Amino acid sequence: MKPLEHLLSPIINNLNSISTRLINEDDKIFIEKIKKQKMDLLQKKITPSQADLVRPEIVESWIRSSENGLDPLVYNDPPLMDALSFEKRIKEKDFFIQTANPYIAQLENMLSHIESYIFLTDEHGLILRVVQALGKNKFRLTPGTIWTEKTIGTCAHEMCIQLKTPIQLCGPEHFCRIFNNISSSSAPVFDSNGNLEGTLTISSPHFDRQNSYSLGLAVIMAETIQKEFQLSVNRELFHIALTGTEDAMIMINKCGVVQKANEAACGIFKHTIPNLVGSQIGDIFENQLIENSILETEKPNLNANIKLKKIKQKLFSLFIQPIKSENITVGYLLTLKPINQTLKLSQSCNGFTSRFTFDNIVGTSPQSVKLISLAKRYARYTSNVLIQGESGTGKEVFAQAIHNESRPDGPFVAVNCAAIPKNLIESELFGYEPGAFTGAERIGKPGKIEQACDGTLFLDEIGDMPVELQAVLLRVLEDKMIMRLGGCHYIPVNFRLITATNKKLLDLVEKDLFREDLYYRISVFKLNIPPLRERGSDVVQLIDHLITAYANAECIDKPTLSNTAKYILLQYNWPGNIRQLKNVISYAMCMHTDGIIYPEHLPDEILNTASTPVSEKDVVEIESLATSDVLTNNVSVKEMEKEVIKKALHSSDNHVRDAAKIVGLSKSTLYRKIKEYGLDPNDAL
Ligand SMILES: Nc1ncnc2c1ncn2[C@@H]1O[C@H](COP(=O)(O)OP(=O)(O)OP(=O)(O)O)[C@@H](O)[C@H]1O
Repeated sequence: MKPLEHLLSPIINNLNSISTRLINEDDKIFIEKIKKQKMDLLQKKITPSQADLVRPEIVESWIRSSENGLDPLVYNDPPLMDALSFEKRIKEKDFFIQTANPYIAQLENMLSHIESYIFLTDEHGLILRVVQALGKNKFRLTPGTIWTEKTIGTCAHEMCIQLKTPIQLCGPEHFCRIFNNISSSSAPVFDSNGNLEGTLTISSPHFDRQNSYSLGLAVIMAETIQKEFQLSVNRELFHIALTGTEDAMIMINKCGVVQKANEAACGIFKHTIPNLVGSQIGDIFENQLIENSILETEKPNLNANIKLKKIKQKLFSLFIQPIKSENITVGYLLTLKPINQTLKLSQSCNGFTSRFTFDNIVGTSPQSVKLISLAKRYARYTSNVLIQGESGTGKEVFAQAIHNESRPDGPFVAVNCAAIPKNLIESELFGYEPGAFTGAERIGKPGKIEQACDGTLFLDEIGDMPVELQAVLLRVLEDKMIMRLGGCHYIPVNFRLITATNKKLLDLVEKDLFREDLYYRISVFKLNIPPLRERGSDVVQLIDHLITAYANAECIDKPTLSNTAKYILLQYNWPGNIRQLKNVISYAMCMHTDGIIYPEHLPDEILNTASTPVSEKDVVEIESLATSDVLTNNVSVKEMEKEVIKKALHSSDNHVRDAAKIVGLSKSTLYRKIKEYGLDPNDAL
């Protein structure tokens, strides 16, 4: 806030007769000087710097008021907002008005012996509420009036809005001559984010009736309204937050005594701590460390998984938010969420959501249809599923689809056994108690198995699980209990296990690298995902799906895939399966320029192995042969190749050399393929 000297009107500062409240001759001369400066400035265009008796911001406001077409000698009532808009505005400002009302009433009482107005405006200068302590309202100072620099010229609350600071204006400092005797003191009211909510003004029709105390009074009252307003908003928000959530929320003071608790919190403790409010934090948590860390540190968001006293077997996540008043911590808000709820939240934040369902698995080849139907059947049961298949074939996609079909409300916790260093797998899976090993977090950590509670634990690359750990996993599957590292009690767990591998697990069993008993435990249901090259028309569908998805994600037009490029993609044998296809399409989407993907837009690894056509003429031939008809029908790559060769033979009158050129194969390869596809060799010779 600016120094008082700057906020107070110089007229008040100069008032010689303040004690008698009467203006003497010297004062009048001073006031006349200000009037003259204003008129000189506005009429004779004397530079503002010469108007040195008045604060520069006010001089600037005079100039703007004049530029707005206002005449200081002419008073027109400021306009009224139309009734409908005003009603809407009053509703929006209801909270502010209601908060200010009792303080305005207090002011009215205090000033009852002095002729004065007390009014409240919004942050744009709209009059919201007016109270007149004594006398007659000579101007249109009524609720709904738009009283701004544009409509009435320089005035105290408008300066207060612009400068965002309290201010006092006296007599001729106002723009309009009609206010030459008036004095006003305005103070701003801000919300808790520092945004201006409105202003409070005390105005008097005689400026000798105001003095520095008027500004002080306006400031104190506005600040009191502001504090109350911010508190009320926070109380309201807090009330909404407390009642409108399923999370248990508990407010404690600095000494750890519960001050407030919402219904969800009372519900959790209703049998164990019936009078939650007033109880000590130590009555709530099992872990002394939690209690200490809440009271010792002032850090927000300690995210710990904790057990509550006397609440059997249920784990909760605890979030702590310090409640501060003027930067001093006065208490804490504790939010408790059941552990699986937190997991879902953290998984969605981390992007680990299980987004695949059976509906968005692409592929209608007979192989895929059979696979999906089998997986759907497995989803109805709870037995463990082992998914086998080459890398990138979609094992995790199927695991997610099974999870979403069978346990959609539970978490899907994926662990890649090959990606975690061997010495960390155990703590990752089983969690640990505080201080279990060097580097362990102070409050311990639940493992992935615990986190998969009521959901699915997906152990990818299970073939890479260290043999010692396999024994522990087997015991967990049998007992459905785990013990954290460094812990001494068992925690019951309930999850469905889906495992995946691209290794032949039985081979590992034979080599003693995988426990036979575990193999039979995890493979009650088996799903073998064939490689992409054996999935016929899936390739065509996946290409189209991936191009569309990429175009949508990048907000670009979907390009066409030239038939030659399509032919090359269909011929390829995809050792990296769908993951590789996805990368190839991403590359092509980036390389193409004019809305068509040609072979040159495919990566070298694909082009080097493809039998690309030799000349431009041949490209045209292939383009016409490999018609989209053939490509979009549900045929496998081999069937399509057979079709293309047949057509090439036909169009070259069964000349193998010409047909080989058309399809871009060597003569000997074409002979071999003619044989392989059972085409009549005589036709070819
Ligand atoms: N049927 C499908 N429809 C759409 N996208 C798929 C399909 N199958 C796999 N994908 C995509 O292919 C990629 C590889 O799939 P996923 O990770 O499930 O394979 P994986 O067999 O588990 O691989 P890895 O053995 O390397 O873990 C993913 O980006 C996935 O989205």
